[in-house]
Amino acid sequence: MDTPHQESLLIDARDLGRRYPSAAGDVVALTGVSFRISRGEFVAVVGASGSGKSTLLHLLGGLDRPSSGELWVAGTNLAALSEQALTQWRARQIGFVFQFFQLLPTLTVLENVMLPMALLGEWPRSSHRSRALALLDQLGVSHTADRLPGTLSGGQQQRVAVARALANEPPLILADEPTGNLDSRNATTLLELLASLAAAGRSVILVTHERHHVPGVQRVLALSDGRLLPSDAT
Ligand SMILES: Nc1ncnc2c1ncn2[C@@H]1O[C@H](COP(=O)(O)OP(=O)(O)OP(=O)(O)O)[C@@H](O)[C@H]1O
Repeated sequence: MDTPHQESLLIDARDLGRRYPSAAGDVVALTGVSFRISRGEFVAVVGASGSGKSTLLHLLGGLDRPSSGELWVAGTNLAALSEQALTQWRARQIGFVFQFFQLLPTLTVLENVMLPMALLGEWPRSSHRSRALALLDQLGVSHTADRLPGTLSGGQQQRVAVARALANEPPLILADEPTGNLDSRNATTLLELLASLAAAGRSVILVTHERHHVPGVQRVLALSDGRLLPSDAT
């Protein structure tokens, strides 16, 4: 099988399937899902509850493995990686943003943003602090650097979470309902921020329940019962 090699191609998903075995029979969370995503695209994944959105995001981020099909991300066939190699790959290639922020509550904001750099171990240690501060500054929350996440507003915590997602300059940002805990003003600001990351060349994949158009989103992948709907049906 040919290896995807185009410069601009970031994700090549071929006939992906994910089944969860159960005593009552397998749950088919995804089946026959194929698509490609280029660098710099802002893509929304939509669908009803249980349609497979989170399952797909977990596969793309190397948090889970497909039961069938083939998945290439950033030139790597994820099936070829051991668990240990996958962890290192994830730290380098993926930035996650979650609905509930998932900042570590006992670390300061600055320490939360530095943590992925320490886990990856590829940036000079002496640069971690200044790199993290620069990211917090870009996101308008550098004044919170020495505080604990629990003392910040939801909007501030999500900005810190985005700074953390960007810590290792990954080409792919995966955001799972990132506006779910934000008021509409903070939600709009966050979506604009994600769109600007895509405009700057990262690929951003946003799982959302929003049925109406999300500003900045260039393409919609619509799931229904684990299948991708044809794009003209979205
Ligand atoms: N670990 C698991 N074990 C068994 N079944 C699972 C597991 N995770 C997900 N499923 C099932 O797979 C299907 C897809 O779930 P998934 O969480 O991907 O949907 P979703 O579209 O993200 O839903 P929601 O919008 O409610 O978060 C569902 O039927 C779900 O019950």
